[in-house]
Amino acid sequence: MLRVAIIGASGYTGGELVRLLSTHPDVTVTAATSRQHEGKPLSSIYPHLHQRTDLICTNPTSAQLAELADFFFCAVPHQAAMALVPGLIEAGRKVVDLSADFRFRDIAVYEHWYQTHSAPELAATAVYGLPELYRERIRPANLVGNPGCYPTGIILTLAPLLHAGVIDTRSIIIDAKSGTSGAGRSASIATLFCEINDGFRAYKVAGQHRHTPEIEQHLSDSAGHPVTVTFTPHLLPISRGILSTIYATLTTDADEDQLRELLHQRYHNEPFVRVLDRGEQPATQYVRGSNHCDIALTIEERTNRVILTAAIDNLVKGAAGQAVQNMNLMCGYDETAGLTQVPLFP
Ligand SMILES: NC(=O)C1=CN([C@@H]2O[C@H](COP(=O)(O)OP(=O)(O)OC[C@H]3O[C@@H](n4cnc5c(N)ncnc54)[C@H](OP(=O)(O)O)[C@@H]3O)[C@@H](O)[C@H]2O)C=CC1
Ligand SMILES: CC(=O)N[C@@H](CCC(=O)OP(=O)(O)O)C(=O)O
Repeated sequence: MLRVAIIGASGYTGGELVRLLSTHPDVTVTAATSRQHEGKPLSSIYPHLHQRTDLICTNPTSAQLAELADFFFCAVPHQAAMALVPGLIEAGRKVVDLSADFRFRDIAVYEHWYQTHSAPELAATAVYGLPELYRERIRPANLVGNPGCYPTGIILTLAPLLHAGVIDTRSIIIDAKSGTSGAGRSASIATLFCEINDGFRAYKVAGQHRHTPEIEQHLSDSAGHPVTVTFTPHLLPISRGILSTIYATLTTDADEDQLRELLHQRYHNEPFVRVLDRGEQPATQYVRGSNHCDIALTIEERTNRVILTAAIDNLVKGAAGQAVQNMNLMCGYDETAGLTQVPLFP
């Protein structure tokens, strides 16, 4: 059994990693770290894990950390991750980092949007952990930067169309709506019940969200030339899930079935991407708790636009599930191990 540690186990993605890994046949979680909850059973922080884990939270020093496991999930905020990960890689461990610290090939882009990077050389060697696009790079990697939650569904949806050159790359508008768990478990006024419940709003409008450069980097790779997008995130009064609605002008005479066939061809062998039939629409409640990304494509003939919709669970395909999928690839396990949950509905 592979010994696995979760750094930041008391956070939402850390808790979700423990839930998913509790059904994984090839791994045993040997350590769960939290500074605030040191000494407490993880199941006292997450009662849904009662009798599913007997892990006690620890707060190891950096020097102790590498000895706790062979494989590490780092589920701590940006900046904290870049201080922890280099020591693990130097000690010969494999790491999936869930923060943005190891997502960017171009450190100048990271430093423009986030902060100075303390391990730029290592970041330049990390592989972006979107398996459906970069599977063969992920397999041999020691360090994978797990994608952001919004970029996951958006890149999966647009990449095949950009690769095929069927949309005007200057026309892409992305309207994405996320559940509140996307903001993490730390207390803040912005995520109080009264701030979120029974309401709906956009935030970081007009290219201010830090997922914009992440989305553009991978859409540009798919298109073969630089792509810029208008990306507007919204906050939904639900716990988990992201629905992205994407608009683009068509540059082809292909009809809706032919364009949908592009998605089918790209994803028919993918265990977690479901391309929906004509007339069907994805919904956050149809992917909840699962590692699926559901995608629908519709043409609006009046405006010559394609309208794409994509749903994921931000904590699973948008974070912990994708991280486990990456671990499976890095360790040679069945890619779906620990990830076969049927979505929880209603
Ligand atoms: N929530 C989501 O949907 C997604 C989150 N992510 C990313 O995943 C990471 C974790 O997110 P999430 O679980 O939501 O965050 P939470 O805020 O819920 O949890 C953060 C965890 O990190 C620990 N932590 C915080 N600061 C530090 C530090 N300086 N050093 C060590 N540990 C620290 C916290 O525990 P303690 O303070 O007790 O040490 C806690 O366990 C973040 O980088 C986030 O951006 C990525 C995709 C989606
Ligand atoms: C609803 C909400 O607040 N979502 C978070 C994104 C969560 C995520 O993917 O995180 P990182 O890229 O920061 O790792 C946000 O908009 O910042």
